[in-house]
Amino acid sequence: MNDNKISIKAPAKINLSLDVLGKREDGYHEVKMIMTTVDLSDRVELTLLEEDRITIESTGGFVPLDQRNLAYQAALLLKKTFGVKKGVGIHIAKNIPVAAGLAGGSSDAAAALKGLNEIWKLGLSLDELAVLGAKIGSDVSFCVYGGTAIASGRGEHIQHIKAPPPCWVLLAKPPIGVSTAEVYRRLDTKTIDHPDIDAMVHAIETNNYEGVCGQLGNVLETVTLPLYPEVKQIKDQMHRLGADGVLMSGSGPTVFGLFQHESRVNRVYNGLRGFCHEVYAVRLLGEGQEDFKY
Ligand SMILES: C[C@@](CO)(OP(=O)(O)O)[C@H](O)COP(=O)(O)OP(=O)(O)OC[C@H]1O[C@@H](n2ccc(N)nc2=O)[C@H](O)[C@@H]1O
Ligand SMILES: Nc1ncnc2c1ncn2[C@@H]1O[C@H](COP(=O)(O)OP(=O)(O)O)[C@@H](O)[C@H]1O
Repeated sequence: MNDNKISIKAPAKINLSLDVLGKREDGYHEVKMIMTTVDLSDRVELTLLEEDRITIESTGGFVPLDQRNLAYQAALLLKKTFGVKKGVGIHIAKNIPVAAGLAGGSSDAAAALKGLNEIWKLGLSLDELAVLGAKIGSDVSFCVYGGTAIASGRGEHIQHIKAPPPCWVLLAKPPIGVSTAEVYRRLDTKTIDHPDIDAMVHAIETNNYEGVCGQLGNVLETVTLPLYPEVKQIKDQMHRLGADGVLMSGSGPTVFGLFQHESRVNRVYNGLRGFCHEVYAVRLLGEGQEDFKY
């Protein structure tokens, strides 16, 4: 590695279980979720600049290239908090669909925190970076660690758990972007059926793949599915084609299916391609990234 340049892997997440316990005084919602990383990643390249400025560029469309970019915000936060006078050039090779419920922006921010910690020689621990990450967005703390975890609070309290049984994940994203804020705003917390998070944790801890598939649940589906019927159609189609378990990730609109057998994931991938333009067949990453550099 060149000391002036670093390349960090920024993987997407899915929510195997997502429950909302109520609305908080600060406007956020109290959540309990099981999150895990999948092998669909952006690559965040950081180049040390001697002058005091932040530049940002990205290969993907739909990504803001200014202060609204979450990786830019990560750099600004570290600069302000630690009085850093050097700068950085941020380049994001974008592979994760944007506004998809896969935390692409949060993962880019987490990658920027980890990479800048190195090139600006800040000496911060992952725990310290995760606390800083929560100031950028609720999902950033989880993304700092990756792996598999129970996230609570507004998403920033992270309890690591074992990786789920290894499997294939088929991600299908219809051509719509969903606003996370709007989905939370429309959620009726009084009438939802809560998923059994403890049962999901037990299934994961006991390596029970059928149990994991049987316990998938996401209360935000009660908002996004009626708003966007195409999401429900993709869910139904994945079930019909033979996924072992199917759920919407986060606030959507991406739907994921779980598969144990490669032959079946390939068949369903081909079946969905005619129906949905953006489909990805990936593996669960499961474990945290000890080595997150590219
Ligand atoms: C739904 C989830 C599930 O993992 O993911 P995505 O669908 O965004 O990937 C997260 O809770 C999203 O986290 P993130 O996208 O970081 O949200 P933030 O930027 O912090 O917040 C965006 C907006 O969502 C609402 N919000 C977010 C988190 C939370 N616990 N309660 C909320 O009410 C707030 O209105 C907030 O202004
Ligand atoms: N680096 C980034 N990559 C993607 N989106 C970003 C980024 N920085 C800011 N955003 C903004 O964050 C919002 C949410 O994007 P994203 O993190 O991809 O989705 P989600 O919150 O659904 O998981 C989008 O509206 C996008 O404009």
